Order: sequence, then C-alpha cells, then structure tokens
Amino acid sequence: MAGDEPVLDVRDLRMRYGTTDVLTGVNFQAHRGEVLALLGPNGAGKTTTIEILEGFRMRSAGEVSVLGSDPAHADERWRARLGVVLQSWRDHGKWRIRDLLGHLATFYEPYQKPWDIDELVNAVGLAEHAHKRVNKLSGGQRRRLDVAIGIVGKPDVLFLDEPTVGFDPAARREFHDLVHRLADDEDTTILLTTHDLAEAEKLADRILILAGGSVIADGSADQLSLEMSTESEVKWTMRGQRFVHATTEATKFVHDLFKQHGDDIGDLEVRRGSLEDTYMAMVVAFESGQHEKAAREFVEVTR
Ligand SMILES: Nc1ncnc2c1ncn2[C@@H]1O[C@H](COP(=O)(O)OP(=O)(O)OP(=O)(O)O)[C@@H](O)[C@H]1O
Repeated sequence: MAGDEPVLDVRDLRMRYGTTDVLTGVNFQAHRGEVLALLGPNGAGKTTTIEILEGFRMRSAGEVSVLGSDPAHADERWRARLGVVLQSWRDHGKWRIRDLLGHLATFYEPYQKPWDIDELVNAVGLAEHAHKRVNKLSGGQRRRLDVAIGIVGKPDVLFLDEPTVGFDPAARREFHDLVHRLADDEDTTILLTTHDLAEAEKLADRILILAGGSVIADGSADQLSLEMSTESEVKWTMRGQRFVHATTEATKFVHDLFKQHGDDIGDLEVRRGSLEDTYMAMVVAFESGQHEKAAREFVEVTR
C-alpha cells in the first residue's frame, strides 16, 4: 500500500436490513495516524458501518477498502493488522488478565510484534489487577481490558465502538492519553464512535456525523463550528460587574468592546461554541430539512 493511499476508503456504502435502508451512500476517507470520531443519533448506523469495515458484516453495496483490502474478502494477515473494541466483549471470565492477553498476543506473533504484556497492562491502567480473573473485575476495569484486547496486536487500524462507557473520569483521561499516544507515536489510524461529544472534541482530528443514512458533516470540530456559525460566548468584567454576550462574530465584538471601553475591560474570556452546540445545530437542521422534504414529497404525491 502506497504511503499516501487512504487507510480507510469508503465510497457510496449502502446497507439494507430486510426492507430498511440504514446506510444510503456513506463516503469518507482516513489517512495514517488520523483519529476520526463517528457521531450520530441512536440507530444512525455507526455500529453497522464499523462492523462492515471490520469485515464482520457484509455490505449491500458500495466500495470499501481498509489498509488496501476489501474487508469482505480479506485474509488473516490483514485481520492481524486490525484492532477491534466492540460494545461488549465475549466472556473470558475464568482467565487471569495477564494470561489472557499473553495468549491473545500469540495470534499476532506470526505477523507482527505484539505489545509487551507488562507494558500493555500498565498502559491501560490494569497493572495492579494483572493476576485477577476477568470475572472479578469491575465494569470499568472490564472495559479497560476490552481496550487492551483490542490493541494487543499493535494494530495499524483501531476500531473503538463506544470505548469509554462506564469509565470513571481518571480512566477516561488515561484512555484519552492512550489514544493520543497510539495515533502520534504508533501512527495508528483510529475510528471511534461515542455519544460523548466533549470526548470526540478532545480526541478526534476529524468528526463525521452520520444521519439519514449518509455523512452529513466531515471536518475538524473548528471547521464544523465555523460552517454552522455556532455562537461563541464572550465574558468580561467592567467596573466590578460581570457581562456575558453570545455572538457568531466574537473577534469583531471584542474589537468593538475594547474600542468603546478600553482599559475598563477585565477578565476577558472567549469560549467558542462546543462540538455539542455544533452537533445539535447540524442534526436539527438536517432533520428539519428531511421533514420539509418529506412534506414536499407528500404534497406532490397527493396532488
Ligand atoms: N442485524 C440487524 N438486523 C436488522 N436491523 C438491524 C441489525 N443491526 C442493526 N439494525 C438496525 O439498523 C439501524 C442502525 O443500527 P446501528 O446499531 O448500526 O446504529 P448505531 O448508530 O450504532 O446506534 P447506537 O447509537 O444506538 O449504538 C437500527 O435501526 C438497528 O435497529
């Protein structure tokens, strides 16, 4: 695979369950070391998309390439370059953590050098539980183990389906550091789904919003915020009083504020609209567009 070829290349991907079209033409690419967050309402088709890319589910139509191969026809060597963290992992209850990870690592050995198990157990924050049985772990610790299982083979591509559900704030922060480390130091390409928009904003180089069967937005959190002209919040103090103003033109507003009040302004703070504001605006705009379209079509049909 050439260096500049996309690691993930999805063109006009379609998926139909029975008579229901869930994906109606999904398009996106990802390059080496990029972190993508796939967002969208419940039932939008995020897990379906990821499962097709993992080779776990056959698509109805479209072209998909992962690491230069079609997941529907890829071999063991290809699979060994993939890391997968599912929404819930199968039960390995009786295994001790260190033994389980060591055992799983042997599957990757013919193809590439897996993680050193002690280093891995440390990286996911399970060092003090390494000799415990899986069924003795708490929910959050289980999830950490899921992540360890997903990355034990040092994958080139990592798929994470809602990886931090059940994590406490410390585990969440450790996990974010781990994702940055994998992307920056190991050049791992990462596609994750999450409903935690602050997490997506923190982790992802690019955000994809899936709605109505296709990708309705693709860009960095900043780009999407600009596209939707999401309002920023400007806060300042003046003569002992606090002020707040919401504006889509924060720079101009601050400039005018200083022109008018100069040195009287103190404690100035500008907060760009969060990804949550942008996401909500985009999904609401998309859904109201869909309703209008459906209403127009209804009028046309009944005319
Ligand atoms: N095996 C299946 N057979 C029939 N329908 C399915 C199947 N799997 C998923 N679906 C349907 O496809 C749609 C998309 O499901 P999917 O799990 O991909 O969505 P999602 O975006 O991951 O949702 P969530 O945010 O709730 O996890 C849903 O309406 C779901 O009911």
